[in-house]
Amino acid sequence: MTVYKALTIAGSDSGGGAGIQADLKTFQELGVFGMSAITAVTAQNTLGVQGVYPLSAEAVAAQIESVAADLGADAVKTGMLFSADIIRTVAEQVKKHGWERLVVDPVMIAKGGAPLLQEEAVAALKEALLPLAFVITPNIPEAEALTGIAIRTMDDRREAARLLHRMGARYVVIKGGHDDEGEETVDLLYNGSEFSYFKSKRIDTRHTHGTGCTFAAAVAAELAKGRHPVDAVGTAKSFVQAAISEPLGIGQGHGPTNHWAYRQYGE
Ligand SMILES: Nc1ncnc2c1ncn2[C@@H]1O[C@H](COP(=O)(O)OP(=O)(O)O)[C@@H](O)[C@H]1O
Ligand SMILES: Cc1ncc(COP(=O)(O)OP(=O)(O)O)c(N)n1
Repeated sequence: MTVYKALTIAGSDSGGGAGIQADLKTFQELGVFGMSAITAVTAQNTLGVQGVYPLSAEAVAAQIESVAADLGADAVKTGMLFSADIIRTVAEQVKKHGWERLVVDPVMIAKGGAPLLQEEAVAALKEALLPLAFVITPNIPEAEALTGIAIRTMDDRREAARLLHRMGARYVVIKGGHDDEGEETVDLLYNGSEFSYFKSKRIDTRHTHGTGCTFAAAVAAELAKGRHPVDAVGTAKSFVQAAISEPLGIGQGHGPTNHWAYRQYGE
């Protein structure tokens, strides 16, 4: 039996809806062995982020080294990286281990508004990590912060995707969850020459905590199996749609998505 392996380098969400916890659940659901390097511990629940406790860059590097030295990874995903120091360390590690199937989810701010990336770290993200990304998966505010383009229309999104590709990402996905116009959510994918659009019915719910992490983790899981990025994004969109469609109804605020819905109910 071939065992496909994916490594997530991200923050811990004590509430279990986002971060490392969402990534590992998604890997497992998609039949991929999940491994983790934790960058920061957050005290978090469906009501918000109550505390952020970053690890040292050295502790992050040590976790990645341990995984690389023994298990290896078929794909790697980054989420909350918090500081420029951690970003540079992760970039060095990715280069050192020759990891090409890298999904960069440029996590900046949690839905409730808590900062998960220091402002001065955005430059490091652009310089050190973005050029190593096989797939980058910003939401609209993150694409705006990375490119400086104000995104109001699909044309703006295409312009931002072209710029992110020129900055070094091989495949650019700009997710559409924050564009609340219309009946559909549309995720845009750019491969450097063509655009593809992944659409699904917009679900009217506040239970979307962790959708971005779940989406990027599903892309990484599919890449770990050797799938083409276009197919990986298609599966990720279906996985997230199922996860939002069958809410668990737990917590008092923005509840988590249902990570087992795709397996249980399909698309
Ligand atoms: N209300 C919704 N209904 C259906 N899909 C959604 C909804 N909100 C977000 N999504 C999907 O969830 C994924 C994450 O989107 P987005 O909200 O833009 O990112 P983030 O969680 O990083 O802010 C995307 O695939 C997007 O299309
Ligand atoms: C530890 C941690 N990492 C990432 C996030 C952001 O996750 P995301 O999927 O973008 O979901 P929301 O926070 O926007 O609901 C997080 N909250 N915590």
